[in-house]
This record gives sequence, structure tokens and C-alpha cells, in this order.
Amino acid sequence: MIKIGLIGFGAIGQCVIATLPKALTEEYQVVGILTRKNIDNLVNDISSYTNIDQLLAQHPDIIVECAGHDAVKEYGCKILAANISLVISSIGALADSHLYEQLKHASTNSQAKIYLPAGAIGGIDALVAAKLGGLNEVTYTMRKPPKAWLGTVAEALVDLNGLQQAEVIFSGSAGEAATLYPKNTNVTATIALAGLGFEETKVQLIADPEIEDNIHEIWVSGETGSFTIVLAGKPSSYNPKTSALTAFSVTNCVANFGSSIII
Ligand SMILES: NC(=O)C1=CN([C@@H]2O[C@H](COP(=O)(O)OP(=O)(O)OC[C@H]3O[C@@H](n4cnc5c(N)ncnc54)[C@H](O)[C@@H]3O)[C@@H](O)[C@H]2O)C=CC1
Ligand SMILES: O=C([O-])CC(=O)C(=O)O
Repeated sequence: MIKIGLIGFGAIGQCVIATLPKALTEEYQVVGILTRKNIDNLVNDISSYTNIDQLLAQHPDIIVECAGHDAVKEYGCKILAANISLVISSIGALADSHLYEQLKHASTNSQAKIYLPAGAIGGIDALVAAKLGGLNEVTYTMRKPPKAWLGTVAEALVDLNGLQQAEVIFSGSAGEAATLYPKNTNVTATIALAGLGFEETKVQLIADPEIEDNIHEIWVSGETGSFTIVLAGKPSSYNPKTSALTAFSVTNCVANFGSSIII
């Protein structure tokens, strides 16, 4: 029996709960969800908690963070120190090298593992493999409709509501992108960690009024060859910033945790 906890019950959290029955062949129980405020009649009588200690007291084997960078900072080490494995959706939090080292240290000292899902993108398997062969260049372009950038620093750069043509709202390193756009560009951190790191991974972010999907383009060149991956992800109907694929990728991490065959 796998005991599962969640942090956050928004677009990703709700889809994870709905998808677990399809993804897990082993017996499991969702022992609780940490939310900002108590939610009555959550789903299937799952309890919601507002304090991490209440969730830890349910002795989950694995906790899925799908809340935001602050949640990783606030709870990550405590979860790992309690020997509970952690799936991190908000991978951009790891652009903070101090936090990265703290989490790694907490995991090394316990038997708990940190799972980083591919999330909204794909090709991470090819990228980590190409890294071992030797990488020369990794570039990533994210194109999202203007409404996906509302509530971000892009609002001060362009008129998102009146945008007539595609505008580059950021060009720079993966580390800067992940920090400047914490709710939108966690995948830049995933690509950086799998490949050339936060400084060397080049990122461009674009607000495009002519598209409806979130379009992710990864270009990699190295000693083993080169590849380009383009994903046109449907945005979650609950949160336009988040691609619908993300929650399924996160759920698959939980399935891998419980499975003897990892894919
Ligand atoms: N790796 C990837 O490909 C992706 C990662 N993400 C990350 O996942 C996070 C969640 O995404 P969504 O579900 O779309 O966001 P959402 O905004 O729909 O839901 C997040 C929920 O978490 C709750 N929450 C926030 N901080 C919390 C805390 N400290 N404790 C308890 N609850 C807290 C919020 O109240 C909200 O209900 C994003 O903020 C982003 O960091 C999002 C999309 C893709
Ligand atoms: O879901 C997406 O398209 C990517 C995203 O928001 C993130 O990386 O934080």
C-alpha cells in the first residue's frame, strides 16, 4: 500500500488525484492534501490540512508538491528529513543553488528520493543521455498566449491584453527565466538540470496572440548528434499558465515510485 500526500490542489493537484486510479496498479491511499485553507468535502473523503506537520503525521511514503516555489522552500527539506520521497513540480525553485544543496543533503541523509518530472515538456531522457556524451548547446523557446503571462513581470514589458503580434518578453539564461517567471517557466530549470546548467542554457520567452497552445521548442546539439523537440501543449482549463500534460507527467512519477518497472 502506497500512502500519498499532496501539497496544492489547483490545476495539477486536482488532475493528479483524478488520474491516480488509472496510473497506479498497486494499492494506494491519498492520506491528505496540504492547502492554504481547509477544503470541505474535498474528494473521496480525502482530508485537507493547513499545516505540514498534520500531513506528515499521516505517514505518507511520498508527497507530491504541486503548489509553487515557496512550498518547495518551506517544506522540501522537512519532508525529506522525515524519510518521505518528494515529487517536485515547481522545479524552478532549484535555480536557488543553496536550496538545491539543502534538498540534496536532506535526501542523502535519509532514504527519501527527489523526483523531478518532465512536466509540460518531453525529451528529458534524450537530453540527460546526450549530456553524458557531451553537450555543445541547449536552447529553449517557450511561446504562450498573452493570458498565460498575466500576473507576471511581462505585464510591465508589453500590453498583454492589447498585443497584436508576438513579442519576446525574455531572452537570457534558464536560471534568470526560472526566477523571473516562477509560475510559468519551471521547465527551463528541468532542461538546465538535465543539460548544460542554469547559466549555459539559453532561453527565449514569447507572448503570442496568434496561438492557443503553449508551444515548447527544445534544440540540443552535442557529440552524439542534435535534436529538436516541439510540443504544442493544450493549456489546463483550470490554469492557462500550466500545460495540461504536466499533471499526467507528475502522476507518472508517483506510479514509478510504486512500480518495479520504471518508465
Ligand atoms: N514542471 C512543470 O512542467 C510545471 C510546473 N508547474 C509548477 O506547479 C505549480 C502548481 O501549478 P498549478 O497546479 O497549475 O497551480 P494552481 O495555481 O492552479 O494551484 C496551486 C495551488 O497550490 C496552492 N498553494 C500554493 N502555495 C501553497 C503552499 N505553500 N501550501 C499549500 N498550498 C499552496 C494554491 O493555493 C493553489 O490552490 C506552479 O506554481 C508551478 O510552480 C506548473 C506548470 C508546469
Ligand atoms: O505548463 C507549462 O507550459 C510550463 C510551465 O508553466 C512551467 O514550466 O512552469
